[in-house]
Amino acid sequence: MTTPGAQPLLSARNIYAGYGHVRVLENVSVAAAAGHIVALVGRNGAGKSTLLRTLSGLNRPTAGEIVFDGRSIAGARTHAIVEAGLLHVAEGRRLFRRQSVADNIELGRYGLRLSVEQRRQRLDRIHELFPVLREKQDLIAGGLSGGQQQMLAIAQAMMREPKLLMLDEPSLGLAPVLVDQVLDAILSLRAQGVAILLVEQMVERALEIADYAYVLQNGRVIASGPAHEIASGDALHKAFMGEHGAPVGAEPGVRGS
Ligand SMILES: Nc1ncnc2c1ncn2[C@@H]1O[C@H](COP(=O)(O)OP(=O)(O)OP(=O)(O)O)[C@@H](O)[C@H]1O
Repeated sequence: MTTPGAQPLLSARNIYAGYGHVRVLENVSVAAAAGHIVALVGRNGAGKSTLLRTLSGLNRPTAGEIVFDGRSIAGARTHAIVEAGLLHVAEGRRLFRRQSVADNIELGRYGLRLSVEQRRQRLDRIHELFPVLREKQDLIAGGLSGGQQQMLAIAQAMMREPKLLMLDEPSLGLAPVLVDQVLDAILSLRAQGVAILLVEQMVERALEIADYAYVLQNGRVIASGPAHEIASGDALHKAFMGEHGAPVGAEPGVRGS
């Protein structure tokens, strides 16, 4: 399978995974290189979230190899994977809703020793990307809008300066203007050299900003390639067709607007 970049930061090969006796992923191979956005697209239930969960250690693969930054991480504990620099911002923005915005950001570095200077630099970078989080630092996280909560979830991950950030449906439930802001932030992270693995129901938007894409269907990768080629290829159409050949929705990517 073609992989983005000669020496990808992340390389997962021939992954099988599921829940109990239910197999979800079958022989899935994906890769992501530093400074690249890789989109995972496919219908609901195709296995995208399961793949992210498997890469971040929340699910154990039953077979396959995952190499991150030169180390095998298949079956490793989540905290070891986080420490290696692979961060997962799960769907649904798991924040400490009653804690302040500032505290939520601080909690992102839980267990990590940073000098005063390092901490300040990371906060500056976060606030540069999301100025609203500085303005609202004393408010409780639960009082933020959906888009601001998504920014806060990304900010939490940024406290650890991830090498690879996996984002599961960051646009879910956001108004279009906020989707733009979140996608812009993802582009800024890419510009800083972070690798991004992006699961996004707004497929067209995801493919616009992605460098490379994988199309999943029923737990398998049915196509992969440069995002602009995937955007205009047949596989995308096939992946979003219904059981009886009827398109699902008017077009891929209408959810979340
Ligand atoms: N905790 C679970 N236990 C059992 N089966 C699960 C569990 N989570 C997901 N599944 C099943 O695994 C399959 C893949 O789901 P997954 O959430 O990975 O797909 P997805 O492509 O991310 O879709 P969505 O956009 O709906 O989250 C589905 O058939 C789903 O029902």
